[in-house]
Amino acid sequence: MYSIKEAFYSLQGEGAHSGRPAVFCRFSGCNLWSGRERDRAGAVCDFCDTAFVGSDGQNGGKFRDADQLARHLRSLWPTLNGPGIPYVILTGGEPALQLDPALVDALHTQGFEVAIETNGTRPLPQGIDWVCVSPKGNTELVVTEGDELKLVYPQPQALPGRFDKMKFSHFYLQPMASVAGLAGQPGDETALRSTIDYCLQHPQWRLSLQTHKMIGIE
Ligand SMILES: C[S@@+](CC[C@H](N)C(=O)[O-])C[C@H]1O[C@@H](n2cnc3c(N)ncnc32)[C@H](O)[C@@H]1O
Ligand SMILES: Nc1nc2[nH]cc(C(=O)O)c2c(=O)[nH]1
Ligand code: SF4
Ligand SMILES: [Mg+2]
Repeated sequence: MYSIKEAFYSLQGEGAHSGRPAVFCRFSGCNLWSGRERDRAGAVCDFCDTAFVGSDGQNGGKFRDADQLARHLRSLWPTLNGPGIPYVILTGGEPALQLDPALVDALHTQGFEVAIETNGTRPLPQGIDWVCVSPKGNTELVVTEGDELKLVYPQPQALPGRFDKMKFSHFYLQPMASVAGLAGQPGDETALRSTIDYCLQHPQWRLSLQTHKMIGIE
């Protein structure tokens, strides 16, 4: 059984594939925050910009097996037989808590290229086509290689220098967007400025902007 908060068709807003049409599958639950505002201040990951509790969002629900979920996600892609390869982004919450080999297989059977957005603290099944790891605070990464490392910046407990020798093809810093209800975060303008400065001084890193928020799409 898979518990899905919501699923929707949009453009990847972040990182190396930004601008690419994709079906988003947002898994319920995370190992670094309960998702309840009253727990935010004490959470390992306290700056999350996403609602992931329950399965009540658009196209969300509980799916009894991999085939049922994969068909559901495929139905959100706009064309039946191309052109263009269907692209699905598994996110959450933390997708690695529920993702298993059967779901990767079922998504491939539906013709999807499969991407994941993960905090990197849980092992991943084989065969995912695009792995984006976004490290959090003082957590220990178990996923130390992949396609894209996308670090939210600044995080005093997760400085870029801890990750810049790892085996990723792309290194991005994404300015921390402020969320309501937490003191001590940089404002949006401050985070953006310091991210720009870090990239300019350490050109291995590129700037990732959350473009979906700028253009008002999901
Ligand atoms: C909501 S997370 C879900 C996937 C996974 N749990 C993770 O953290 O990578 C999706 C992406 O949003 C980023 N993100 C979350 N909160 C953010 C914020 N306040 N500002 C900028 N990026 C944020 C995460 O770092 C991650 O790259
Ligand atoms: N458009 C859009 N792009 C995204 N890239 C990563 C997202 C996420 O929440 O994981 C996200 C999202 O929520 N929306
Ligand atoms: S690890 Fe990801 S889903 Fe979990 S609280 Fe942090 S940003 Fe949100
Ligand atoms: Mg998001």
